[in-house]
Amino acid sequence: MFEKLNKSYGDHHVLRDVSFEVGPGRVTGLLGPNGAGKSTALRCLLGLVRPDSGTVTVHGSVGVTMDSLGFHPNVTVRRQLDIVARSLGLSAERTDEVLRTVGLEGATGKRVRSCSTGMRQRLALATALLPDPELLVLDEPLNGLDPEGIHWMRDLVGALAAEGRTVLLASHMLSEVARSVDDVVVLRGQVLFCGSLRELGDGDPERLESAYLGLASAQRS
Ligand SMILES: Nc1ncnc2c1ncn2[C@@H]1O[C@H](COP(=O)(O)OP(=O)(O)OP(=O)(O)O)[C@@H](O)[C@H]1O
Repeated sequence: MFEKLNKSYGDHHVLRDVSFEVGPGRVTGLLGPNGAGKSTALRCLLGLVRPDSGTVTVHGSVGVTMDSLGFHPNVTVRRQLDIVARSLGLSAERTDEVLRTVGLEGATGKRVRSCSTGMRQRLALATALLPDPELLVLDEPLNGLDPEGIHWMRDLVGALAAEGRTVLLASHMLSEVARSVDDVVVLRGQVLFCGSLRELGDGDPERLESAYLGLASAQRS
């Protein structure tokens, strides 16, 4: 899917020959410290940034949650979704469906500005789910969620993958997403690891975080 992607901003080479593939029915974690190039890679995937070289191939429709794709603070949850649904040529019933999927059916009249972080994460996911996408791209989906919200998001992401969707989830914290992902891509400018979560840390769950941190910091020296 990502093939030999290169991207520089001035003389800062942000992505170097980045190649990896994400598969249907699986949750893949795109992991790396701040500034590793995760958002840049996702932006290339979404066509928001043009790579200097390399390609990203996507089969089917894409749903995305990203911080920068902000909501209008003064509209209600329902209206926000209706606006996006209409722009995609979807019916109001589809808005009802995604509201139920993310558990926001009781908050439809709430204005976005008064939504909690957790509600915003749910709203972002609902927006991403509107077109019933085959590929779901989630940028830091657990940010700001309380333990209950993290648990809920994990279950939902797993269920969406079990339906045969491809889920690509970017995070800088392996410990946060370790229980949500099947596969892991560790990025720090270049791909440092690509494989199943089980393979990271030689299959020892206790070693996951140290293996990840070791990879990420080794690149610095
Ligand atoms: N439009 C831009 N112009 C110049 N530099 C940029 C631009 N976008 C990103 N960068 C730089 O590219 C590098 C990678 O940024 P990117 O946002 O892709 O990292 P990230 O892994 O998503 O980090 P974070 O976890 O902090 O969001 C950073 O050094 C950033 O400052």
